[in-house]
Amino acid sequence: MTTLDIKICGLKTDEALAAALAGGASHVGFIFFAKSPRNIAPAEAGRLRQMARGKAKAVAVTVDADDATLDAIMAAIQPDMLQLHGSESPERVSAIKAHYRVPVMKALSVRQAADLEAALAYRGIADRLLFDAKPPKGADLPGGNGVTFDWKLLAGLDAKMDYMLSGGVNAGNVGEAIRRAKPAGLDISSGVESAPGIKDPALINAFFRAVATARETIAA
Ligand SMILES: O=C(O)c1ccccc1N[C@@H]1O[C@H](COP(=O)(O)O)[C@@H](O)[C@H]1O
Repeated sequence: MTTLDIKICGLKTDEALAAALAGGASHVGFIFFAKSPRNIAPAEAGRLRQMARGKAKAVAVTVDADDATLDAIMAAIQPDMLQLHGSESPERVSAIKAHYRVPVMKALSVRQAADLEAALAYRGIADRLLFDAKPPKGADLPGGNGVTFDWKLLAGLDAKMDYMLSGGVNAGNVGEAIRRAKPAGLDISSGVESAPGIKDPALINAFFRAVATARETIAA
């Protein structure tokens, strides 16, 4: 069986982080975006990050952050990866990577096949892509909206880069997500919450059980 990375994103509490680590998360994500119900102060993320050290990669999620913001985040949590979830250009991604010397995952939002063309511009620049659903009209957040896109769009993709899938993935649809999108990893936030920004350890546990079942079924 090939490996499948699982990132549980938008963590804010010890209990949720402990559930993500117990389930076997490969990545844990911290959101630095003021409008998000998952926003976390850099110092608090730094404390949680220490709990995860050696167990899962810590990912700092930013949205069109300026240099001063990135400096503060990098100093506080020393993430293993930066997730750029705004409209960062290939040049900006390249400059951030060169300056901070940390792997970068570039998020791209998808509604239709043409949206995937943007991926080509990041080849050889971003370390990984993250395909997320386009936010619904009027949404305040560029991600974390709990909405899916048509995963069949990814079936024929030859991005020549590995990618994670996010957007509305949960215990009920994770099998279909793996089968259709064939991602190197899954990135989940809303699907393991009882309310926006409130992670539920029981839903996190259920999600990992659903992933295991789906993978066994697919491998059989
Ligand atoms: O979750 C947020 O609040 C958020 C804010 C700003 C940028 C990205 C954000 N989340 C990312 O969205 C997906 C999770 O989506 P879903 O909730 O599972 O539908 C994941 O990549 C998060 O990093």
